[in-house]
Amino acid sequence: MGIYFTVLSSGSTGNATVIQHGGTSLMIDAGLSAKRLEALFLEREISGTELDGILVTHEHSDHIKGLGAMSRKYNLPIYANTNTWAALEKSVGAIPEENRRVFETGEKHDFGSLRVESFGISHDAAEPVGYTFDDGSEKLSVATDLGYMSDKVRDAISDSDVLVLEANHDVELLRMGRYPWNTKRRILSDIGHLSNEAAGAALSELMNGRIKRTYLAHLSRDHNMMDLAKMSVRDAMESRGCFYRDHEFKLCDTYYDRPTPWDRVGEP
Ligand SMILES: O=c1ccn([C@@H]2O[C@H](COP(=O)(O)O)[C@@H](O)[C@H]2O)c(=O)[nH]1
Repeated sequence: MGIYFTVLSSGSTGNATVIQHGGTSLMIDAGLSAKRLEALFLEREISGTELDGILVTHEHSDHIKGLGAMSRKYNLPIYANTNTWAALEKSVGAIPEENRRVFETGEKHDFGSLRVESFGISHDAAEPVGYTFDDGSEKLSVATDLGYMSDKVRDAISDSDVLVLEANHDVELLRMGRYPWNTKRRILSDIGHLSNEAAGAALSELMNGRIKRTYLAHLSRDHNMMDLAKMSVRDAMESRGCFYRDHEFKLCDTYYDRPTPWDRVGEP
């Protein structure tokens, strides 16, 4: 059957990813306007009517901007944990009871034969999570907006075939950049965003022969560039003794303004 996914948009201007498995179709986050999400759907031949629900990672606006509108328009259940629900309530508008799905972080949910699990991440939100998608032979993990790679996150995602992993910034570019010091301090903190270097360090510990591709996600437009991110991540891996050949492992692009091609998790 296979797990297929496309990262529709990634970055602080809006995040959304669609995952399909057999007859199941799920979106993680809806951080752009409904109009923009529908335009991105068109580019990947996705219909809002075929979605089974929206999984929320956390309540920041770049993850929930179009959440209420998409849920109402397509009658979609919203899945979020208790504290995230409480935190997003005011921003999301009226959602009927049957579309309010509350889970506890770490609970498993089966959508057909696709198992979805959430895991806690460290970010300055109410109860932020990442997600894993596993059908017993293929596994995809999505981990963005994390201040650091905790042991729990590492354990949750280490047996994945494909990762969508944050590589937000180059630390020096951020330090020298235009953001106010408080914002820089937040981004660099344990409840901020993962740097290129930190993503590479994490990958060097995660590499176990199974992970075939990692999509570098949530790149800062002010303090990063895809080529720089790829180079820094690879350097960070190699400086920790983690070398790979291009046919064994690939770093892949995500974009803030266009979707990634559909990818099958089980593809070599
Ligand atoms: O003026 C700003 C710009 C950004 N932020 C927040 O910082 C992080 C990183 O943003 P990037 O766009 O990836 O550089 C993100 O959480 C933004 O929301 C900010 O607070 N103020």
